[in-house]
Amino acid sequence: MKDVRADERDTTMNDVKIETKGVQVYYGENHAIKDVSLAIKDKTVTAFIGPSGCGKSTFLRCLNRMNDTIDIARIEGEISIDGEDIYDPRVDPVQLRAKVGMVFQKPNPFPKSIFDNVAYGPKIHGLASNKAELDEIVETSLRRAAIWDEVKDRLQAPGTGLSGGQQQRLCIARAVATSPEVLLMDEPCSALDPIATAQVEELISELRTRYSVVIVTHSMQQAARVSQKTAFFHLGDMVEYGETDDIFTNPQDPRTEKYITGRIG
Ligand SMILES: Nc1ncnc2c1ncn2[C@@H]1O[C@H](COP(=O)(O)OP(=O)(O)OP(=O)(O)O)[C@@H](O)[C@H]1O
Repeated sequence: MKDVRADERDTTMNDVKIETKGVQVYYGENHAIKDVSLAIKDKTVTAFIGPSGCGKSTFLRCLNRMNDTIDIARIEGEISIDGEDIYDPRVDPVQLRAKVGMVFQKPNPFPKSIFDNVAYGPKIHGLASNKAELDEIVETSLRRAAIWDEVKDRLQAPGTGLSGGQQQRLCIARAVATSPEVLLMDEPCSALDPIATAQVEELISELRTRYSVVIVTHSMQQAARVSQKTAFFHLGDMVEYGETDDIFTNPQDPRTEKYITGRIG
């Protein structure tokens, strides 16, 4: 019998979406990311794992220039999406962040209605020319984030009134609403209970059919469940990158092995 899970994990034919070459990040004197070159595939979930402080979030934030907002952060090297340099001075970071959406550790809906949380991005980016189009984008985004059925009868209620898991799915709907191509998720389940975590994990697997998804996680079980590719970081180095199954069953570097067997972390 065919191993369906292995089939699902096969990303060999997927295109490269994001390519990084020799990326270095410094916070003042602190060299937080050291010479990281990585090819992240389209329609694939890529997990970043590693001990606390190893640079996972820093590297993730380079992929949509969120580190631009940190005064002492300095970035060297190249990062391209679909072959285009995202650090080119002609690139507008606001437009870039619509294309490369982000979901954070703690759900952070705006203090607005459920509808307006999702409609905000399409409005500022001029993605809808009338109310019917906007309604359509909001509904599609909420459906893609697997929360439509729970909120369709209360779209004018405040987003902050939802449960934690619903809020996180609302934030995913908000990210999806600007038609991104990449979704970055920084420990998206760390504030959620096990049931909400399972729902978001299931959603991540669905999102993969449309987007390149990059997720930072502290949970190796989560990385094993949701991702096809895994990159292991340690003290600012990207030590190992490969198929998730290989990283967890046959790591090549002793540091990876120590981490996944619980001897460092
Ligand atoms: N805004 C910042 N200003 C200064 N230094 C920072 C900043 N953010 C991160 N750092 C430093 O960069 C290094 C990497 O941190 P980062 O948060 O990227 O690691 P991480 O692997 O995501 O950690 P964790 O798993 O604990 O979230 C650490 O030494 C950290 O102290």
